[in-house]
Amino acid sequence: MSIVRLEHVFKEYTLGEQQVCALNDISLSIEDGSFMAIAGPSGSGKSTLLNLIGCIDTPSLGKIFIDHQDISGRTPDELSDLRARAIGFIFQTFNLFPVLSAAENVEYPLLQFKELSVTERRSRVSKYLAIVGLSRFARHRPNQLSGGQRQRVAIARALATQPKIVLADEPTANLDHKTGEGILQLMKDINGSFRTTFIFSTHDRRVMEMANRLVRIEDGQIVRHEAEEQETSLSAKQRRERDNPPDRAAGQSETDGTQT
Ligand SMILES: Nc1ncnc2c1ncn2[C@@H]1O[C@H](COP(=O)(O)OP(=O)(O)OP(=O)(O)O)[C@@H](O)[C@H]1O
Repeated sequence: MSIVRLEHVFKEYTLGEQQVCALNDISLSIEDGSFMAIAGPSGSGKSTLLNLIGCIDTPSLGKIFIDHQDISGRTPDELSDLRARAIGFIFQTFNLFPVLSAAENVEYPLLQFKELSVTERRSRVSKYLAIVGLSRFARHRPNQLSGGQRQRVAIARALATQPKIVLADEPTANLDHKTGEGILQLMKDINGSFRTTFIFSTHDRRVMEMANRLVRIEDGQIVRHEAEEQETSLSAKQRRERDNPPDRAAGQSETDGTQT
């Protein structure tokens, strides 16, 4: 069942006298529980697409359904409420409050949920800090944590509201190779355990290879979809071998079977 659906979505920005077409007729269905990567060159429209799915911005034309709700015509307050309850965000620069501890950062988005008691809030914070392996660091401020630990706090914060969808804009871009891999594996494990849908924008080949679906955009248009649900059981290497059997692959570069 699709958790996100876009129908003929266009997004234009006005820049002085100029109109910039950032998304040009995007139609896309994202299944519940996906671990999906959006790839494409700089300026292709990845962030714009994430912003529309995240209800941070609205399309110039077309329809967007989030968790089966048509979001066109919603007021900014209604969009903000939907965003707070259905969607978690992870950013490449972590975006933590520097003056708050790890626990307070995770608790922050829960403050707007008036139905949660203080005890419930605190227990959620402990639960998600434990899931990301940071219980011992609850009182640390971001500047007392490594980059990978900061991103773990950001993941706990994104999950604390128990959203159906987590949007991650280049989540490994500011992390070294090994730390980035740990963060990816953590998100993949959470995706497997809780069936939270993850949607990434990325330039990182490892993110693309770990995804069970890859959508590539160029100049605001989808140029290639790769991997549907039946592909999830295949590793990237198996997919490459299947798509490039030894005799056909001979003489091709190692990257030919994948997309960047
Ligand atoms: N607020 C804005 N006003 C005007 N033009 C914009 C605005 N935001 C984005 N654009 C333009 O829309 C297009 C798509 O931008 P977007 O940020 O979505 O690309 P991207 O694929 O995320 O790029 P990157 O990988 O560099 O982050 C670009 O041509 C960009 O210049």
